[in-house]
Amino acid sequence: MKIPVMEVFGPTIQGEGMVIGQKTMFVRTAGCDYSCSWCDSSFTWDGSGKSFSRQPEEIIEELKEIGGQRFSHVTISGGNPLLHKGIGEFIGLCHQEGWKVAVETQATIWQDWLLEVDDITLSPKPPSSGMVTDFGKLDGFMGKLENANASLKIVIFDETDFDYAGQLHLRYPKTPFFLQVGNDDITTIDDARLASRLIERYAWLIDLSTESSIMNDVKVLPQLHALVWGNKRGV
Ligand SMILES: C[S@@+](CC[C@H](N)C(=O)[O-])C[C@H]1O[C@@H](n2cnc3c(N)ncnc32)[C@H](O)[C@@H]1O
Ligand SMILES: Nc1nc2[nH]cc(C(=O)O)c2c(=O)[nH]1
Ligand code: SF4
Ligand SMILES: [Mg+2]
Repeated sequence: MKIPVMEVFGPTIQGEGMVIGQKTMFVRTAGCDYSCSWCDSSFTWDGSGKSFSRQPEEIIEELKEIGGQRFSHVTISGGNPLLHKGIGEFIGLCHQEGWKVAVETQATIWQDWLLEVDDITLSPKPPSSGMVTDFGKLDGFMGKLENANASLKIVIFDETDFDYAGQLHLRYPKTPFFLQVGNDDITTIDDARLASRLIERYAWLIDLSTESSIMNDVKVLPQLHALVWGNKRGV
C-alpha cells in the first residue's frame, strides 16, 4: 500500500523528545488532520510542498541510497503519519533490516501498526496551536498504548500551554513526560539570533517547570536541531 512521502533525510540526530540525540534517518509523510498555527512543517499540508507516492519497499531503497550503512534507526514524522495505513508494512520491512523505528504524532488517529513502533512520541497540541484536544479520544489512545514504549511531548509557548501540559501530566502520570520549547520564529534565517532567542525561551520554560509542584517528574528540552541548524529543512 502506497505512502505519500514528502522527504527522506539523514542520518542526523533526533532533536526532540524521548530519544533526543539518537542518530536516525527521517521519513516525513504528507498530510495532516491538524493545522497548528505555529507548525514548523506546514509544507506537509498547506499545498506548498510536493509529495511522492511510494511503496514501502521503495522507501527502504531510498533510505539505503541516502544513508548507506550509516544508520540503524528510522523516525517517521509528518504531517501526521497515522493517516497512512501502509506504514505498517514499512515498519515490518525496517525491522527485517534490523532498524528500530520511531514515530511522531499528535495522537488523533489510531492505526494498529502503532503497537509495532519502538519509540512512540505523542504530542497533543496546547491552546496556542489553535487546535482542541478531544480528551475522550486521547484516553482511548493512551489506553491502547499502556504496554508500549510511548511518551508525551508538549510544545509550550505561554503559561496557558504550560497549564494544559500540567493537566495532561496529571491525567497520564505513568507516561514519560517531556516539555519542549516552542519556536515562535519559524521563518528567520538568522541562526545566531534564533538560537539565542530559543535559549532564552528554554530558560523561561525551565523556570516555570522548577517552580511547579505538578512538573516534578518531567524532562524539559529544547529542539536541539533548531539550536544547531536553525530553521533549515532536511536536518
Ligand atoms: C511537525 S510535527 C509532525 C508530527 C505530528 N504532526 C505532531 O505534531 O506530533 C513534529 C513535532 O514538531 C513539533 N513542532 C511543530 N512546530 C513547532 C514549533 N514551532 N516549535 C516547537 N515544536 C514544534 C510538534 O509539536 C511535534 O512534536
Ligand atoms: N533533527 C530533527 N529532529 C526532529 N525531531 C522531530 C522532527 C520533526 O520534524 O518531526 C525533527 C526534525 O525535522 N529534525
Ligand atoms: S499536528 Fe504536527 S504536522 Fe500537523 S499541523 Fe500540528 S505540528 Fe504541524
Ligand atoms: Mg521538525
